[in-house]
Amino acid sequence: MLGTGSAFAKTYFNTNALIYTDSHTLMLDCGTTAHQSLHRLGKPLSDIDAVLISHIHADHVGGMEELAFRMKFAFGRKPLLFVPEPLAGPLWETSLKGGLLQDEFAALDDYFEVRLLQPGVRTELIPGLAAEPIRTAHIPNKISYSYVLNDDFFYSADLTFHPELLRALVEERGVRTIFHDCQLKPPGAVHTTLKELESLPLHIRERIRLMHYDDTKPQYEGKTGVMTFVEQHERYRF
Ligand SMILES: O=c1ccn([C@@H]2O[C@@H]3COP(=O)(O)O[C@H]3[C@H]2O)c(=O)[nH]1
Ligand SMILES: [Zn+2]
Ligand SMILES: [Zn+2]
Repeated sequence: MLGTGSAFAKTYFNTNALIYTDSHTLMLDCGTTAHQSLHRLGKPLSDIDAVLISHIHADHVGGMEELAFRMKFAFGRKPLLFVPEPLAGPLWETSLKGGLLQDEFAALDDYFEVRLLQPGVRTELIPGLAAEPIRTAHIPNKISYSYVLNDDFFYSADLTFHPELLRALVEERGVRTIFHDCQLKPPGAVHTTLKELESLPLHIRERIRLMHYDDTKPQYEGKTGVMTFVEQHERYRF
């Protein structure tokens, strides 16, 4: 995990991840703190082959401009950009264009090898990594996706509580691990609260790990039962 913090956490980097396969490294969300976190890890940006985006908030896409510029001008290449099709236009028009538009560089594919994903469709992104975007509720009328990775790992990104989805993932689809955003103190508003997650049955809770938490997280350590915290700069196998 490049980070496990909420958007405004100061002691944790943004909830972004690096996913390693045998041959590639993919960044899952590239927020404002992503490059600082990579630097702290001693991980060169040139090691990143691909990026996958969940939604347009700075803690998830705020590092995309730096990614695009450094890849283009320092390394002379275009990383793969996997983005659900409905998000591609808004990603350029409402987020990246302001910084990246210049003369002949006028679209996402001037900076990235763009690969459009279809919501609800499982696609192999790189050898050994398949992703299915699931459109999920975060902010009313905001396009936002969670991901099922390799059929048995669910990454919520930012998600309001959706117990039926979690139940279906576990009971019908055999998802074994859920990395879920967790607002420690209510109200959740645009995220899922710890209290809401605690209301789930044990067979679901025991698959959940908590991420996207605020700076008060140390006060909750050891008090979240079977749902333990995901830690930044730790590696997890799935
Ligand atoms: O209607 C809104 C919109 C936003 N926000 C805050 O801004 C943050 C943006 O990143 P995030 O999605 O990780 O978390 C969001 C919240 O902390 C909010 O509380 N209510
Ligand atoms: Zn967020
Ligand atoms: Zn968000």
